[in-house]
Amino acid sequence: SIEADDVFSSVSKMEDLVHQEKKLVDTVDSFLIEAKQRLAIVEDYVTTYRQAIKGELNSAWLVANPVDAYHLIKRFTVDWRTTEQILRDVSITSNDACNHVMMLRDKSVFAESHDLHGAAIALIRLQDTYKLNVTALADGRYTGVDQSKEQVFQSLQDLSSRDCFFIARHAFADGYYDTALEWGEAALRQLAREEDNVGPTTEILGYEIKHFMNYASIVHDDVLEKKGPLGMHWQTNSNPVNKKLFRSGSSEKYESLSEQKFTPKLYQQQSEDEQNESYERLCRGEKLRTVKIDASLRCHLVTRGHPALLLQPAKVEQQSLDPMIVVLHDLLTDHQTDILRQLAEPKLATSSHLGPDGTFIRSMIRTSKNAWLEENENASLPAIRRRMEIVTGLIYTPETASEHFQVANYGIGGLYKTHTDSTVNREDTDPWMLHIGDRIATLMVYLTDVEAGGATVFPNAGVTCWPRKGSAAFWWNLYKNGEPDLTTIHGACPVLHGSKWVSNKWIRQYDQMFVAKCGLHFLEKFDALVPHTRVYADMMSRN
Ligand SMILES: O=C(O)CCC(=O)C(=O)O
Ligand SMILES: [Fe+2]
Repeated sequence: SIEADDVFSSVSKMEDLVHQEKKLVDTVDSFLIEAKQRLAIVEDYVTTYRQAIKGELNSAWLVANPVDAYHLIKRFTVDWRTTEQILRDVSITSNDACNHVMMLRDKSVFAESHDLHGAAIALIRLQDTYKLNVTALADGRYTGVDQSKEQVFQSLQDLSSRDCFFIARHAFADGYYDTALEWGEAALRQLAREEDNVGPTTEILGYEIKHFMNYASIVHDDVLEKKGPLGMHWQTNSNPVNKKLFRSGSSEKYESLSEQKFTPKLYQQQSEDEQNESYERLCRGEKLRTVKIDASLRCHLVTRGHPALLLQPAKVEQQSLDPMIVVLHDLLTDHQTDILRQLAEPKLATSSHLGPDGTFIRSMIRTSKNAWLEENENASLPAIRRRMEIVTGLIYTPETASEHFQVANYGIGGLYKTHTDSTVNREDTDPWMLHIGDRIATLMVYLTDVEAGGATVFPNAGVTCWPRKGSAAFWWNLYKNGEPDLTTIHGACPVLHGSKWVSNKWIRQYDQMFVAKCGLHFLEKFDALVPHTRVYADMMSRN
């Protein structure tokens, strides 16, 4: 679980950390400059003393000579006094530095050990989801998701053998037995390369890693043998580490496992495993749909007779016809997306999601921070809402017809595992929910470009939407009869490089009754942006 004030679940908060570290180093640095000047005087005192007595400590002899006796007294009365003063000053300066650091800690959030764990898990997930090369990643190098772009990213610092070993143990504890072994090997490789790392501690680290590798291999093979290569909470290679296991009669089993081909199950009930596999593949940009489906998709300009759209038509790109998912290009201007981000920034708090027992929890299923913005907070917000109304044709009256703007920022490897946006439980008796209805549709605007990763994917519809600043994804969460449409399950892929910001606008069901009408027969779906609603939409939004 994640603590209230964690840092790793939002890149925006991580940026604060960069500034905090600069302040810390500046504080320590000015302490060092001052301390060094004074310590030079203390050093002088020590040197003078040592030279004066030349290593002899014969007290009778020292006081017998009046000149030596004079120096002794002078050292006590003058030299020692300054030295003593300086010792006091240095500790005051160091206290000042300490106090300053404490004040910084009180005023802001420092990274804590749970952040380090979160960051390690993020690296493991990124490596796993995007099939990154561990050897390269240990050197701080990784490639982007879009192979056509040939992006290569390089970190300023690589990972040491200790870092790799730390990650390996985390991977193991999290059930990533295959990657745990890879990180262990990377740790040994880095250790061999770290030249200044000789001596007993290095030797001990080497033993520890090897011991870990032996143990992890045994567990890896055991899990593979007893449970198979993939489950909800574990994964192994399709072959055992210990090749002797092949001879014990299970070789056919392992081979058939490694040959298993993935066939996407679109538009049908998927197991959690299958859903996750599709999610990851879509995140990597793999195509799960037939060419025929792709060929049926169109882009078009929408004006629907609205004066504002006649001047600047909505640019609609179909992503899927059933369920209907579209991308609305350039929905908001750069200025509008920046406003949403700036307003949300100071209010970000760790995101929660609906847990199995129906309460909201924080977990590694959703690693982001978010904030809610009410329309009256800023004069630009009603204009943003109007633009959304005009383009989608739905009603967005604050509170009843649409929720406040929810702005989210993802952290390192930040993601949101597959979920549905509809929240109303059929047995729900909450009067407000019964009054406004479920989330009939979602309009989600991307507030930033993301250099790599961070797509929104729909494992059941085989859709991947790539973030583009100002563009939005729109889809219907419900059938016309109000039942949740489970083919709209979707998730946010881990952010590989960059900072991803989105803004959700959830549209509620009952206020749409005249613009998104219910169907004539069971399980009819909405299949387009709602047509010809201008008069009614305008009338409603004037309230
Ligand atoms: O960030 C994304 O791409 C998806 C976010 C999402 O699905 C949600 O916030 O409900
Ligand atoms: Fe969602």
